[in-house]
Amino acid sequence: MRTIVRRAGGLTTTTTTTTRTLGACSTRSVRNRVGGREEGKRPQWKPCAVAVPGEKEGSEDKDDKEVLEVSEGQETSQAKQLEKKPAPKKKREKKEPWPLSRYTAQASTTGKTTYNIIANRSQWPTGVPSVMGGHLMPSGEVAPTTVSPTTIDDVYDAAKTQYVHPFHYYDQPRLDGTRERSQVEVYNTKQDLGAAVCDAFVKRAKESVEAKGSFACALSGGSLINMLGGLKDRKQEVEWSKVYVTWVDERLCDLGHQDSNAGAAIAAFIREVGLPEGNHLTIDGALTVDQAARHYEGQLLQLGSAILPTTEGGLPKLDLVVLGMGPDGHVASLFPNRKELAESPEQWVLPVRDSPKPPSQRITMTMDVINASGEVLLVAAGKGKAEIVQRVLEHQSLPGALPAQLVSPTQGRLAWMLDAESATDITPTTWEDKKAWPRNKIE
Ligand SMILES: O=C1O[C@H](COP(=O)(O)O)[C@@H](O)[C@H](O)[C@H]1O
Repeated sequence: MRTIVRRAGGLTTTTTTTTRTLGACSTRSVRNRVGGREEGKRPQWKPCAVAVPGEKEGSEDKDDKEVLEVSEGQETSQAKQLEKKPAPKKKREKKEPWPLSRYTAQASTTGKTTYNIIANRSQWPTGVPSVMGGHLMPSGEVAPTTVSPTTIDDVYDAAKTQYVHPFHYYDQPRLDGTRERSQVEVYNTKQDLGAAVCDAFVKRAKESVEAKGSFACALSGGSLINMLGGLKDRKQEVEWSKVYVTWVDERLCDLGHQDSNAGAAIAAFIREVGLPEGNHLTIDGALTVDQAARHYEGQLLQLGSAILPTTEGGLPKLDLVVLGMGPDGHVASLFPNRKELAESPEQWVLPVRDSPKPPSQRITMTMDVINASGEVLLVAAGKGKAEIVQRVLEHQSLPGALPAQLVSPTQGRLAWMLDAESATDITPTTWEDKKAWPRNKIE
């Protein structure tokens, strides 16, 4: 901070120049004190400043403070220079392609690189910034943010230190420890990623069988099923008779239909590993979508508390949930800005009647069920996912706009598992930097 005090006649001018970098832009605060020497007049501050949100007056480091006192007629050229000199433009850090050269050692020894996600990634101290623009409503209308309530008092925390939004502004108890439990893992190739996903499945299955005598997991469909195909080579490592496979989401169709997630998984690995038929919970494609959702939930309940215990809040506690992510940021069949996301229903499984992605009729576990599980893997591979991976990991969206941002297991671990292609656009080196909100720490 630099302060120049000028005294000329009855006029005192104080110029304070503070340059702070906030995100990609610099903010300069300049104040002129007018009429400070005139008798009987109180000095007035005439602000011509850009406010720095959250900055306290005088909070700058004292060592950084430089005061030049300049009397009438003694203005130094240095003072002039200091006043006029524009703040030096900070060079923007150039994005490096993945994998970052500085991490080659880590990547070459283990084939993976691990970054932590910071815990409180989803909070703004003063609510959703107005610069975020419009909000796409479930109706398809775009509502300007100004019509959204700015303060969300019913969920504003007791200490009044942060906003807690129903979508992704979590309160502190919920965030405690998530940093340690939440990581991004990047694998060099899609094959490496697939192998790592299978490893994680096998590891978790063994642990659960040992701890509770069974392993209950929920899988996603789409491109993930091919990656899970590697499980057919892990037949001997898992007691498959103690494994229960359920679906995070499923399309309303018969098992033989090309859209069926369960059907694709049977062909990819379930038949081969010898999973007992009764241990695989499939949708009844002959029912209406509402009936199918209720029927599927009934099947989950029938597993009983030994296999599928429930939380205090009555949610099922799956041992593992493996999620894919669509290019729009959807997970399971929870699509952006849809009412299924907004609800926090008692039901574990919801019908989806008009999915934006075909087929239109589906069932899906709720976000609450996903977040009640013991561990969540969020898997994305390929160039086609690079943009959404970057948006979800490095940009805060409006509530509900990117469902993947809502994945935050209450107790369990969250691992983002990416291949180099899907991680192309992320810049973990900047996560250390507070300016690159919402990430601020790499370990
Ligand atoms: O429709 C669905 O899409 C997502 C993502 O699929 P992907 O093919 O883009 O990986 C999937 O996770 C979900 O289970 C599925 O029903």
